Amino acid sequence: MSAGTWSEFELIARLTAGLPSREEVVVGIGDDCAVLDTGGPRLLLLTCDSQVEGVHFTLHTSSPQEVGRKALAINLSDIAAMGGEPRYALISLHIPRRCPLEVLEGLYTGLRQEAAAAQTLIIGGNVSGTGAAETLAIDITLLGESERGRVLTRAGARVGDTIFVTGYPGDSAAGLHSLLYPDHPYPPTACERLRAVHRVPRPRLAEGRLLSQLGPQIVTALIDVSDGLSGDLGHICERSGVGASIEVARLPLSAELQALAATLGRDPLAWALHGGEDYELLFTVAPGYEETVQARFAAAGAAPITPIGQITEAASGLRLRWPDGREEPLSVQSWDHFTTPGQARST
Ligand SMILES: Nc1ncnc2c1ncn2[C@@H]1O[C@H](COP(=O)(O)OP(=O)(O)OP(=O)(O)O)[C@@H](O)[C@H]1O
Ligand SMILES: Cc1ncc(C[n+]2csc(CCOP(=O)(O)O)c2C)c(N)n1
Ligand SMILES: [Mg+2]
Repeated sequence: MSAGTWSEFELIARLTAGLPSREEVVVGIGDDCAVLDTGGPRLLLLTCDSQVEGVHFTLHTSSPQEVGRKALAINLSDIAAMGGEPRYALISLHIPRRCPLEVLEGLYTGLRQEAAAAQTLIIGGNVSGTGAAETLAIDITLLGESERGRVLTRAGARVGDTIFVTGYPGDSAAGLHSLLYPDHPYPPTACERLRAVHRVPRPRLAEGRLLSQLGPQIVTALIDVSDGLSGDLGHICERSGVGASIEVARLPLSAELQALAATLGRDPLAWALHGGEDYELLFTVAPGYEETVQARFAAAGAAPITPIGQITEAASGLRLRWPDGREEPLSVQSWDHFTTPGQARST
């Protein structure tokens, strides 16, 4: 049997079953960051995530600088998804022998820009060759911190909470589609913005901090949308022991996403629900606090947020609610490194 026999999450569960822990590990495997209480005034947040050529990017569709920025941005997003502040990064590069120096310099220009914007210091890393493989990979470990009692996890959603999302899910996946299939006559300005969102996502750090300041009594669960809204909502439900119902009519679809979908005769909903790489924040708010949260975001000039559904009993699972009141199960079709079509899967 090989790795692709299982889904990504089955594989992680299998590999990590029964690993020991200790009392200083406040949150271990299963959230966007691990959380450590080392006795200092603040809690430590730790995460790592990679970008692999041919899997996450190609050098035909992104510049090296954009790849560098995205590699750090997606890690910053995991710190945002706990409500934390990023501090220090380690950069591990896997470099094919024939990789031009300009590519690596461009990569580091992007990393420097993104680190400066997030007041994060690059304090180390690693370099390795790739043997016979010709694919460039960047793996980043990021350390952040947060106040005690202010860390937001995936695990606190309760029945009756309202589900919110920042920004416009689906934009990145639509941008990627236009990059991978460039020959279609796309609407140029729409296409340009969607591609930019895909190439360099903006981590929602300020929004994560706002949610953390509101606290876990009000913001009961938080995750960033990396694999796709359906799958990442599924992670909140699994960790919180609840179900969820999404109202189709409330999903915020950007004008650009709708324009691009229209030219292709495709359903923009599929991108918004399953597309992935949005790096938007998906969070749940305790009943009665919806307006408080919306007012705080508006006052801070933060990203737009939209209520898109409700947390329900676990037995209901994930559901979609249509404008005519009809409900149907929401199937998770998010990205999986082994089961998504085009990715290696052995039988
Ligand atoms: N090889 C591994 N060994 C131990 N734990 C792992 C391993 N791979 C992933 N995990 C843990 O499993 C959980 C899910 O990992 P995953 O990479 O899907 O994180 P995510 O935040 O959901 O997605 P993304 O990486 O796209 O942000 C995380 O808590 C992560 O630390
Ligand atoms: C060339 C190319 N093909 C496909 C995709 C789409 N894609 C790759 S990884 C991922 C989920 C997040 O990754 P992870 O779970 O590793 O954080 C998605 C949606 C892409 N970006 N580039
Ligand atoms: Mg994440």
